[in-house]
Amino acid sequence: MIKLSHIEKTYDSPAGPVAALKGIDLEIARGEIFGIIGLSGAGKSTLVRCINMLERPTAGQVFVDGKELTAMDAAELRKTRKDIGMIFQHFNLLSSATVYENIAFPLKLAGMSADKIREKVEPLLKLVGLEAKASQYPSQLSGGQKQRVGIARALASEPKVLLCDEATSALDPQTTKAILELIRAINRKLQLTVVVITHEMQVIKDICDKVAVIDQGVIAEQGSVIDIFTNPQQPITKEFISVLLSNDLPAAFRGGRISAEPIEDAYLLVRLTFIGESADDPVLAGMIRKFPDVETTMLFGNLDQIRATPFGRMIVGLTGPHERVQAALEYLRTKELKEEVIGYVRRHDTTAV
Ligand SMILES: Nc1ncnc2c1ncn2[C@@H]1O[C@H](COP(=O)(O)OP(=O)(O)OP(=O)(O)O)[C@@H](O)[C@H]1O
Repeated sequence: MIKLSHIEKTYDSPAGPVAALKGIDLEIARGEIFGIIGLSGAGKSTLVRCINMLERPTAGQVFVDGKELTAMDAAELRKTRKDIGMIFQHFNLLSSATVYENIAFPLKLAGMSADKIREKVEPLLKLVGLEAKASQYPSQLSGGQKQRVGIARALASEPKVLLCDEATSALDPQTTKAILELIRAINRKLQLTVVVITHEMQVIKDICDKVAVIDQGVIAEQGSVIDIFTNPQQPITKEFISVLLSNDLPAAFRGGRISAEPIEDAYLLVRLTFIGESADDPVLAGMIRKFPDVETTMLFGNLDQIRATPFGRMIVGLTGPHERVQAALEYLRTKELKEEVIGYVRRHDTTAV
């Protein structure tokens, strides 16, 4: 549905040229919710604005629904932009217009009759749950309600693509969840392709099917959300994820020297990731039964879900005779899980002995 081919964008600034995008290639399938995550200044807003050509790329091609936007003149672009709705962090509503008038605005601009507008706006008010607020003004609404108006307005011209530029960044966590649920429901109901720009991994986890990590104007990594969460490759991706998954070691192990080589009285710390079916598999119980001479301590654990796929993260500490600990590790390696050896660490309270 969306294809970006070698997109570059360089801004001129008094201090010289700023290369915001340095060759972006992306493909987003119809009906997908695709997240683009990056730190401040990474190029997210520039990228999303290149998709609807609010910003013209310096080089490269943009295709939406098979049409090349980068080859269009202004009139063609205006027509094609109706296929691309957009919602913003600060909602961008008309403060002197009611909820109804805000949603009707793009239809009025397009010259639609009042009756036809009513036919379109009423179901949209219902879709976003604002039937009772139709005649209120934005200043009388909460942030979440304002964004609902933004969503309804974006949907008024029946777009095929919805671009969300930090659409929940100004909202509290509970309202964020409700808005993300609404976006996902609309995505399913209307088979809408959704692009979500965010700096929060939680947003990606909550609604996206796929994600691209953008760093200094290039795509550092991309893939399905479950793959990126359970098997991140790039340091920047690991950093985003570590904000969500408490990767920190328990206090008794934190700050201690981590050794790649076995050290006396140390625990071998292993991070385990269980994906899908294996999240329910009693692998650890099996290992404990098979290696009773290896002491197994669970140091951290959580069970989560991305879309329909359950996944669990765990840190275990293994201690005992070296060969037996290695054998237990080998046993884990034969199982359907991802294991990552952190290293040998002494508990703080045992170092003094
Ligand atoms: N109009 C402009 N003129 C000059 N430089 C710009 C312009 N817009 C953006 N930039 C620069 O381009 C780079 C990417 O900016 P962009 O706004 O796309 O990043 P972002 O990832 O959306 O950041 P944020 O999350 O802070 O909005 C930054 O270095 C920014 O300073």
